[in-house]
Amino acid sequence: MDAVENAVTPAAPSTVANGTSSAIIVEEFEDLASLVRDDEASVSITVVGASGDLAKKKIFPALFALYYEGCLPKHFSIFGYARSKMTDAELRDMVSKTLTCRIDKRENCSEKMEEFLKRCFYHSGQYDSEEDFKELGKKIKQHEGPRVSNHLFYLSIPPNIFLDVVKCASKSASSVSGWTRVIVEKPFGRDSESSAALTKGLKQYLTEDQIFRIDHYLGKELVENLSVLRFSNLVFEPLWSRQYIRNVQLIFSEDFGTEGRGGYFDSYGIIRDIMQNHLLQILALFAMETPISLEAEDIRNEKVKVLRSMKPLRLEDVVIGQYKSHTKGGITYPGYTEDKTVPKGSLTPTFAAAALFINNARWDGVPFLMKAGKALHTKQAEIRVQFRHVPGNLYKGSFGTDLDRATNELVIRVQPDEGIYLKINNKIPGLGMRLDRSNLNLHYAARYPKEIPDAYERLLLDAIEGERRLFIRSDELDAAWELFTPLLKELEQKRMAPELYPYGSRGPVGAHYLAAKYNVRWGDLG
Ligand SMILES: NC(=O)C1=CN([C@@H]2O[C@H](COP(=O)(O)OP(=O)(O)OC[C@H]3O[C@@H](n4cnc5c(N)ncnc54)[C@H](OP(=O)(O)O)[C@@H]3O)[C@@H](O)[C@H]2O)C=CC1
Ligand SMILES: O=C1O[C@H](COP(=O)(O)O)[C@@H](O)[C@H](O)[C@H]1O
Repeated sequence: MDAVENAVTPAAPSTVANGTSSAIIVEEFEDLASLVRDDEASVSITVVGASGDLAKKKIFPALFALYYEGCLPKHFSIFGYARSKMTDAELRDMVSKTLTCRIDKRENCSEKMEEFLKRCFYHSGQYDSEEDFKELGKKIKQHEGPRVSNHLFYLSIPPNIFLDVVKCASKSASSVSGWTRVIVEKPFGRDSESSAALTKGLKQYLTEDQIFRIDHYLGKELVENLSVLRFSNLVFEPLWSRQYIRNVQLIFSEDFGTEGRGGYFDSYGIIRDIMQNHLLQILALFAMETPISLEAEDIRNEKVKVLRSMKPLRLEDVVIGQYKSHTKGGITYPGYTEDKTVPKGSLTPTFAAAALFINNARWDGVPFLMKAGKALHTKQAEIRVQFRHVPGNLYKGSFGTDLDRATNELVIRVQPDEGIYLKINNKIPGLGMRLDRSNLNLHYAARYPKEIPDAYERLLLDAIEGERRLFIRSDELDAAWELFTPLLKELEQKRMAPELYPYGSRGPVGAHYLAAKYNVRWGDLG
């Protein structure tokens, strides 16, 4: 598909099959090759599903932020594509409502917004219509100019229509002079079989190198920082094992419900929506062996090894929940099944907690506790590392039997209010000898006043630049689904009823019993 690589090394002069003089062929190649040498290649970014939630909430704002920061190629154009009818002006108006400027804006932001919006266009079409995509391809071409043109398609649509779009886009709107790449959103199928079928289907039209499976948590600042924290600080790497760590907790919570996204969410549930991808990716990055280098394949090789050394989740190590209506402060919050986009009587879990184990020398026996939920008491994502007690602790008299008070805990707050803090014991200043708990604290907002880029900015830029480190490789995906598919099938076959929890609460009580089964107390409950 990448015509450019072929064009740059023109065939040796000879008479080609159709009798055309090879001199002409070489001349055409040289023209094209000269284009390649022009580092002003253009890129067109097509957001498929442009009328949807993710496009409005994340993708267009991230593209604007990249433009505002001067990170997009000089020659770029953005196209929205969906079934909804919209004019260019209506798309620009819709997008303008989602854009914000950096708090450290260096120049008049509204001018930059106007410039950006002028480069946004819309084409309405069906997702399975080659003709509609051909028309889109013509529109893209109108804005490319006489240069190498690269095409990026972002599939911001429900997974069940990925293949239709990839087939039509690759056949009717691919670049003929540059690369064509497709960003595919999680959850990449529903289980091992459908994920493998999806990858097989995509590869009818694309090579692996053209597929960018996005998990935007990999673009989060504190997730990217994980390997820096561990591998560039001597104080951490020696402790990163079962010898010193008694458990690791990966926690995701939101203080809102599905809010009209039931059409997607009810078919997937919280385990597919959050745990099998975001939290598992964090676990893999956290637990992996030291990669040979920071190159994409070396890192992804180590992540796959960790995933493959894990046992599939067992039903007895999982708790599921679903939020129910709750009235607080005179406000009644709806239950999950009261969302009009959710089928009545749905058993889809909006909460899950699970204990996972890594069968290797570094982590044997250490529980990795995950929990993820919607409509809880707070919105946060964090990693908690609870260390073992100090053997023969001279100060154990100061802590009593409270293991959590006697031990250190490293907390990586992915969001909100990014930060890293380490709970330590220290002497209270004064003439006595009294101990206290304090935090060694890296608070990003205090340390770095500059606004942190959104994960989607990082990932969109990497896809344009062809940097694959933060994208999911197909074997990683296969290993992730292998861990969760047996459990997901068992939950659905047995029609397991989720434990109901009040909207805005700390989730099902069952999650505490699961943690206690492994002598763990969730660190996020104060
Ligand atoms: N929203 C979020 O926060 C996140 C979403 N994702 C993923 O991103 C993708 C898009 O998510 P999101 O934007 O929330 O999805 P939406 O439900 O908003 O759908 C996006 C667009 O796709 C079209 N569409 C929706 N349902 C169907 C259908 N059944 N058949 C055909 N077209 C349909 C609609 O456009 P039209 O009718 O105009 O054609 C809609 O505007 C999904 O794969 C999701 O898993 C990933 C991370 C976060
Ligand atoms: O992938 C998803 O992520 C969002 C949460 O993303 P965040 O960056 O805001 O933490 C979640 O709301 C959504 O259900 C899920 O599909």
